[in-house]
Amino acid sequence: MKKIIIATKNRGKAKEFETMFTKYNIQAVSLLDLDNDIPDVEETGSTFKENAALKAEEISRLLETPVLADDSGLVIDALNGRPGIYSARYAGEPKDDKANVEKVLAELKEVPEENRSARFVCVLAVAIPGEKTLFRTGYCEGKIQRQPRGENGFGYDPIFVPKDYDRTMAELAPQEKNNISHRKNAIVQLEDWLKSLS
Ligand SMILES: O=c1[nH]c(=O)c2ncn([C@@H]3O[C@H](COP(=O)(O)OP(=O)(O)OP(=O)(O)O)[C@@H](O)[C@H]3O)c2[nH]1
Ligand SMILES: [Mg+2]
Repeated sequence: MKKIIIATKNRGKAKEFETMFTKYNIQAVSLLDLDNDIPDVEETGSTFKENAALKAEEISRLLETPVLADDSGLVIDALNGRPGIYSARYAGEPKDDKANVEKVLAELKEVPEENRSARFVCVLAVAIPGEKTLFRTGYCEGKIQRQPRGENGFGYDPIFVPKDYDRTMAELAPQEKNNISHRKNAIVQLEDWLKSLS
């Protein structure tokens, strides 16, 4: 089975890549799976694309092998696009999913049903030594719920209800999320490259 390094230290993301890549006969290996202490890449970019490039290119340079990175987040219209690229640490350091959810719910307290639209965005960057970095973007449209519900997934999943669903992303089974997610919608656009590996 071919392996591909995913430049992430996020357990939730790593699991989703692992599951979704088995279909292509590819083993997704995250930075959490590697023994060596790989430093955190500073996400100093001002877009998902810039941050995805930073993560993929830095780790690819370090390991001298092709690397895929995912920079993703939740874009809420009523908050002018926040938390956006700051989704992971919206409520501050250290990263805390529960505190992030609470902060978003507090900010949306006065916002009525019809103005709670949002989308998850995922930008994938593939860095290959000596080649130009490749980018793909996936979206998942939905709206923000008033109360967290569900135990699956990670991040903002308990308050995000995907379009045409009445359950939150955290109430969907993992395979249901993996059918409609922003990550899935970005991965399918890499299909040709993934198939060329396996
Ligand atoms: O409910 C969610 N379901 C998802 O499917 C999802 N995908 C992204 N996010 C949020 O956006 C941040 C990414 O930030 P991010 O791309 O910098 O990743 P990260 O810092 O968590 O790990 P790394 O990959 O950088 O190591 C995450 O932490 C989450 O808060 C999600 N929330
Ligand atoms: Mg990050």
